[in-house]
Amino acid sequence: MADALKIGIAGLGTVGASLVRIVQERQEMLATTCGRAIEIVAVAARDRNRDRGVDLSKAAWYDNAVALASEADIDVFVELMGGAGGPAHASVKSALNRGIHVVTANKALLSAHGIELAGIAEERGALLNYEAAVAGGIPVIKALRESMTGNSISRVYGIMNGTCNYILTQMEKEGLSFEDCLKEAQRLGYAEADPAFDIEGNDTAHKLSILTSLAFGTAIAADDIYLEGITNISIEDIHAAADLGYRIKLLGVAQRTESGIEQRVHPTMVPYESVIAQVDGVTNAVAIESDILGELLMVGPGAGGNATASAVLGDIADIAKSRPGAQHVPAFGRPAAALLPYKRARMRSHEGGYFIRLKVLDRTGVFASIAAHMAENDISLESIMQHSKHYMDAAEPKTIILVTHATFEASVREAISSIKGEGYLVGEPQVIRIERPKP
Ligand SMILES: NC(=O)C1=CN([C@@H]2O[C@H](COP(=O)(O)OP(=O)(O)OC[C@H]3O[C@@H](n4cnc5c(N)ncnc54)[C@H](O)[C@@H]3O)[C@@H](O)[C@H]2O)C=CC1
Ligand SMILES: N[C@@H](CC=O)C(=O)O
Ligand code: NA
Repeated sequence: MADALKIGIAGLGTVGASLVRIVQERQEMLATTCGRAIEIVAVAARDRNRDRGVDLSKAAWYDNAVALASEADIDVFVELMGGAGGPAHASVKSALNRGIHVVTANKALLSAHGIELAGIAEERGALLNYEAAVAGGIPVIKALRESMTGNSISRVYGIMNGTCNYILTQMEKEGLSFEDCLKEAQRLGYAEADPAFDIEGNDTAHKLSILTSLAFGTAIAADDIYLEGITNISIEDIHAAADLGYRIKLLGVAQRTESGIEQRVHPTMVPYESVIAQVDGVTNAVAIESDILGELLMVGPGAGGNATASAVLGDIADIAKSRPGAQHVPAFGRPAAALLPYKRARMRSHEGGYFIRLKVLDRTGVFASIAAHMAENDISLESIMQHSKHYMDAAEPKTIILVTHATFEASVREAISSIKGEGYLVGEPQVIRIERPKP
């Protein structure tokens, strides 16, 4: 049997501790499948005395992750600390510069520095593997980077944040508050160290930027993503969506359009009968539409210690099985220098259906005025209805809900701006985009 693969792990939180436990519990199975043992020879974490329920007595302890990456006698550096810059960036860079393979679950890091790191990995003949960084345990990186080579991809989209999907599901099905659902997602180990990254949509944007690069062969363009999180979604929206035959999901969508590539992250209404609408809790789903394969839909655990560690372990096993000196798959599917410039399609030219909820003063002519502003902007309505608990009370604002046929984002913004100018609107309108999967 070949020499053991020596790994050093930086970060022993939810994912790191799960990984150590699994590697230790499955030593024999891993040695047989990989053809060599996998040994954890070094670890770096902040608190040496914390009980993580794993045996770390045989691993060298480093207080500094960068020191581990730059000095330890290891074959693979596993980065599980998190953060786009700081020690995560410095340690990964340092390991790659030494020609040491890297496995990371850190999408924030890759979204910010992925191309730079991929370039170093190529130069130094090292692998940069990151399956866990997008949609947790779902093998979407492998699918795009390897299995779908040769396909021309037109759209990739999905539910990529377990925390948000868990919150939206629990709010709808258990009637719990947003705050309580978020606390539970944190307790279960799904949320980021700063959960604002989850609920504001940044985490989905990080993941989407990686998928866009893999799908379209373009440089990562994380700053060009239209971004809306779920903090603005109320239980009233969830119920109104259900009444209309939709469910609300936080989707990341990247698609080729005539003017460029559209990247957007926002709460989205999806038809109740679609597969994606039925994806609940921490489960993620990623759909890839391409010319040769057609539509591929992958559904599975998107966050949590075990699901994530499973993907990290798969990446480590790939390295254990790789032949020394063999040509490696480039981190983003093609050499970093061959990635194309990203051409952004502007959000104003996005075309799709819209759900619009307006609170209005109960005045004569309001209904007609709203319909007129929609018509002026060439927006064709699928439905318009009034919702109110207070039909008999003229002093109470009324809720009007519109669902449009496919139209342009610019038209919707224009119509809403005109409606705002009429003086009968109460508060801000709620606008939720509708996504209809290919029939
Ligand atoms: N928890 C999940 O479900 C998933 C997490 N990820 C990613 O995996 C990575 C780790 O996530 P979790 O384990 O959930 O986070 P965590 O917060 O539970 O663990 C991170 C650990 O790294 C340690 N750490 C931070 N800075 C350090 C430093 N400079 N030196 C040594 N240790 C340091 C922290 O003390 C903490 O124990 C993150 O990049 C996260 O985005 C990816 C997919 C799913
Ligand atoms: N916080 C993330 C963890 C996995 O990437 C999520 O909730 O999906
Ligand atoms: Na994955």
